[in-house]
Amino acid sequence: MTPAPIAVALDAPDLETAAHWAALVTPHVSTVKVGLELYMRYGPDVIASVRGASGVQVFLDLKLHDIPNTVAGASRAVARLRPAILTVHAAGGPAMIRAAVEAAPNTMIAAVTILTSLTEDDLGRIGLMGPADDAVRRLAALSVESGATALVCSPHEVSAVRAEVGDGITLITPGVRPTGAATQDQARVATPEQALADGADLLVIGRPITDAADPGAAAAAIAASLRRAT
Ligand SMILES: O=C(O)c1cc(=O)[nH]c(=O)n1[C@@H]1O[C@H](COP(=O)(O)O)[C@@H](O)[C@H]1O
Repeated sequence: MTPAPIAVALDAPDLETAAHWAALVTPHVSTVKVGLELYMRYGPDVIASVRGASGVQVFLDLKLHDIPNTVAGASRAVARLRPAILTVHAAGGPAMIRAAVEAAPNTMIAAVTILTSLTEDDLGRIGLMGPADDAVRRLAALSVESGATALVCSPHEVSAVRAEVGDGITLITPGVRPTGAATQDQARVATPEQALADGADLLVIGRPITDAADPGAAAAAIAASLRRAT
């Protein structure tokens, strides 16, 4: 069976747990995601540990945000780990996004538009012109013009972003919760089925899978529900 278009966020406190989760979910999902928690603790070694024998696609979510020269250097440094996807913040601006794209030509650079944990009220407080839908579309267009081939947005904006950037761009949506699951610190959420129906290519799902008693079974259940829905 083809693995589901899900990136499981391996936000674990230690490498053993992350590698164990990765081994449990990789038969069911296309991708595993290494984020700041693991990378800050273990650095580059973490990639080989979670990739394991399966060779699953690794999404390195470092959300780089700095001046272009620094982001180019950081992107070049991690490109040798061969992540399939690397995140940068779209708010870093066109030159910064372009610098990441040029420094890591074999990695898909995904620009994070507006974090899924932010509410409309938060946008006003940080000085970002909303509503979220408009801000996300603005940042999406800017990112694609700057060479990004993937975008991260919430499921709420994914259909508007698809209309803005067309079919050639990979749309990645965190903020995904199966019906009835706790929202936790996410603000702009939808179910996996809805996010996919609205045009997402890859769903980022963490705690609904990794907090389950059996993460492998939880991943398999979401993958099966996506297959039924499509
Ligand atoms: O870039 C991301 O992956 C990301 C962007 C965003 O706007 N919101 C967001 O939640 N994420 C990541 O997606 C994952 C979501 O995890 P859960 O909330 O546990 O499903 C976390 O690893 C976040 O770092």
